[in-house]
Amino acid sequence: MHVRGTVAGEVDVRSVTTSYGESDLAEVPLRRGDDTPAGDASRARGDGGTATLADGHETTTVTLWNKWTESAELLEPGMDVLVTNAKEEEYDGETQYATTGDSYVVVEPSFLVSVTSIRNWVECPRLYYLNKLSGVPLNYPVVKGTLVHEVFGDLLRGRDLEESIAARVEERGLQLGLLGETADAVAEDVRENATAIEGWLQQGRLDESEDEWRSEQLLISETFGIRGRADAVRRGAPVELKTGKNLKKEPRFKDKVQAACYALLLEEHGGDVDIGTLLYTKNSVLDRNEETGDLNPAKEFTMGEGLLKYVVRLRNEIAAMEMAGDIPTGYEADAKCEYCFEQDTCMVVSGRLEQESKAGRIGRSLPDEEREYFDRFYRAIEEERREIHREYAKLWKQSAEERADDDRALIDLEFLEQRPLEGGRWELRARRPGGANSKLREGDLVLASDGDPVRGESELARIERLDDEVVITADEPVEVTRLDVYPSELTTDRLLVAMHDALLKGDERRKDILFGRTEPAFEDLEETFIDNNERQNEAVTKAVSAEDCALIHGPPGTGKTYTIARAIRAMVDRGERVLLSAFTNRAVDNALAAVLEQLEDGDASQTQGTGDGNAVDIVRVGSESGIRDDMEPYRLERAGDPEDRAAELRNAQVVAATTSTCGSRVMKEQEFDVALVDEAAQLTEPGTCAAINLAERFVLVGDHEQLPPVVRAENDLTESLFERLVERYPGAGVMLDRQYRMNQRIQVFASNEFYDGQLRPATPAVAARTLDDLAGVSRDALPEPLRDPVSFIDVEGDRGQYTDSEEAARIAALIETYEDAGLDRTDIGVIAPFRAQVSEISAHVPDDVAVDTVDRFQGSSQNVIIVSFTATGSLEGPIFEDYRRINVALTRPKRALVLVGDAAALASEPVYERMLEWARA
Ligand SMILES: Nc1ncnc2c1ncn2[C@@H]1O[C@H](COP(=O)(O)OP(=O)(O)OP(=O)(O)O)[C@@H](O)[C@H]1O
Repeated sequence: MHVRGTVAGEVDVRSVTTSYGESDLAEVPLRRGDDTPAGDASRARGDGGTATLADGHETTTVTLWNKWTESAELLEPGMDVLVTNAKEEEYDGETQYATTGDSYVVVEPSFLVSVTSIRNWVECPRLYYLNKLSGVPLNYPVVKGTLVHEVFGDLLRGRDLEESIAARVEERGLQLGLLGETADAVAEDVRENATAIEGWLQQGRLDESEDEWRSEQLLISETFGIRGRADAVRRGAPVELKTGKNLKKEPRFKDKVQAACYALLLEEHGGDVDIGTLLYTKNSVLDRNEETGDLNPAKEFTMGEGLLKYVVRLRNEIAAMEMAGDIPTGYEADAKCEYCFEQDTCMVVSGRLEQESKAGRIGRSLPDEEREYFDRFYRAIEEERREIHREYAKLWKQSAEERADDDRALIDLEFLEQRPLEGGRWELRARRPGGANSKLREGDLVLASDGDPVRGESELARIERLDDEVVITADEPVEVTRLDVYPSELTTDRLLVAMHDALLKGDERRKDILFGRTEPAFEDLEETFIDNNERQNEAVTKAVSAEDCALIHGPPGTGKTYTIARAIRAMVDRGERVLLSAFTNRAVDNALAAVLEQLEDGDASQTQGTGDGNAVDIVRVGSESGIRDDMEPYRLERAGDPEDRAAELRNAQVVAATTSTCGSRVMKEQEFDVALVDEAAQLTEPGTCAAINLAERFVLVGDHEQLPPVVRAENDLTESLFERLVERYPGAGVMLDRQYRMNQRIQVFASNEFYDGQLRPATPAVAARTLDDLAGVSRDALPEPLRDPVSFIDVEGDRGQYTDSEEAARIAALIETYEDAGLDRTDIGVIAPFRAQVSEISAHVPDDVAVDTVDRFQGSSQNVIIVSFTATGSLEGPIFEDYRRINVALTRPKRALVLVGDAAALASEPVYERMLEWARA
């Protein structure tokens, strides 16, 4: 049976004499939990016939024998632990448990450790840590390694070798160009390595097992808390590819460890793995006359139980260290620092951060406040990572229906067909049952499965089309009936690297600004950029003349995008190289569109995506699916001739990319005079750093009275750098105060509540906007209360917690009323606080009415906005969680705002009471 629970006290480790001789044991007091993973129950029954852990939360003792005492020593009260195949024992009338010869002990099983982490850790725990901090740089060996792996996958899928090499090298044109490599030389290099792969595949064919392998597979283990992607699986056993050489008979130890991780993952998928294979591709390049040793590239080894258990203990060390928030010192391993390539980096990091390190320290340490900041944000980012791991755990903790209700999965798809694509990939199609909502979007990476993403057939796939039919592409075919959100750690990984770069590689002056030690400086500049709006003009002047940074605070509709575009035009005119960034692709494209418009109006007269001449070269860096169609001509193509691709990026005077892309290997190589970041109030500090690290000066544009950064954990990441700097350096900031969106009556409440009454309509025409301005619409045709730009409709409601069918029905009727008065349905937007209510309303109204949560409406506007408060009876807890969300909801409309809710409930909280007064005035 499996025993799982939380360590409830001190762990006692000691030696005892048994009939087998001297043995070590550890007694772990455990408060048993009842969250046994669904899959465990059946396996546990198979082992012992007893049901697991359904019996409450009593404390018991679990005895861990022999080598497992090493893991026991890592345990601290409060940590979770899982013991598989434990035996039950009666002791002093109490039921206790102990490990058996078949047991594994897993520390914090819900912390998912990647196979790469375990491999790095076995080399040196410090190496694991340094890799997290600095990421993988753009260098030739890494890119070549990736290419060889890609070609390997292609060969397994039956693609022709030369065709694969040519296609894969072409795809990486940009990276290779930035590294100064030529396509021919790289192709030759890859070809040499691929010979080993071909030879190995031939062997497979000789013993007629060609059908029994598959290419790269994403594997997740809920029992062992490990995840990773095996390069290949042959006859159920893992095959790992290494681009180095190995002249010994046996695979390298760290490579065996990696293969053993995949063996554990495959066993959880029902396999029984007894061998592992390592392919050292460089062996086949070597000349037999010059090298001595075993030149055979393929090395097999027997997968002993001892190794598998050792691997789990290594994994436990990582999980325990991360849980305790410790930093490895290097003393945990026996690696020799003298032989380590990373010794210098290791010493510098230890020196700067005053960390204990086996390699020693060099250099001066960072000031206390910077180290304190580093520690604080390191912890915050790691907390965020744990939240992502919790998302993974939901793959098995929640049922398919629960995940669908949570919008995290599309289930019950009807599989239609699978079609092989050129290059060996597959296109899979399935029919989607009507009306199902989810967070999934075209272009997203998803887990596509036959219904069980963890234990069934599942593949990492990309959504190509998502309407009545779902079309996805994947490396291997799967009879897809379910798609799950894939919880990626990429963004979190990049936050850590961005923070590391800002603090350890950052310029001193920049750090003085970030740490509040120096007032930002400005050049003297007398020039009018915008003549009809004083504050916008001041904002552009600040942005252009800033020597360090400028901060533009733009309430709703005040022309932030217009101001950014004007500032970029001025910078381009001065010959500067500009980075334009924002958190979302949508915001980047919006701003870029405005920049293009400005450049066309201005002296620069012409813009273009590629080429030369006097025109301003502009590139948009991002994936095809992320970028708006009309920005496609500016998208930087990654594939192609290396030199051309690299030149296109290097020559671009304006480069636009999301902050996440700014943390990519390609973008990290770029340098700019100035970085402009839009929607900066929605970015975490390290997220902002990813963009501003690349430039000498920066301009942040945003509104901290609207939505805060999107993070899962509640910690230092929830405040944006924008907000912190606006408060620290009021002199570097400008608040835009004229709005171009709302009728005057609509704007009053938000202005008073959130902007000290400073927001004003930019022109009399804006102030006087009403529905009468729209063709074919007459307010006279509306019932009296709706003629006013702001109205309130009192609905007592059905007292549901997250949904209200009465409000939904009333909203459906309202939409009909507006239609009767001549309004188009697409001019109406409906905002609700909870996704459940969004679904409820969607079920009541026609499909072409936009219904969504506030988060999805930020940044957009609509002629009519209807807000469903979904609050009835007593108001328990804030409806929109945060007043900033109310601000966003109430400032979306241009001409009419209708609030729907229970007046009695709303009046019980002061802010909503004031809102009612205004709406009913
Ligand atoms: N100085 C100006 N003169 C004339 N029109 C302007 C000026 N500034 C902004 N506008 C117009 O006002 C509208 C809103 O501007 P913009 O889209 O830049 O606002 P925003 O602040 O980015 O909006 P949001 O709050 O939604 O992000 C646009 O149609 C823009 O052309």
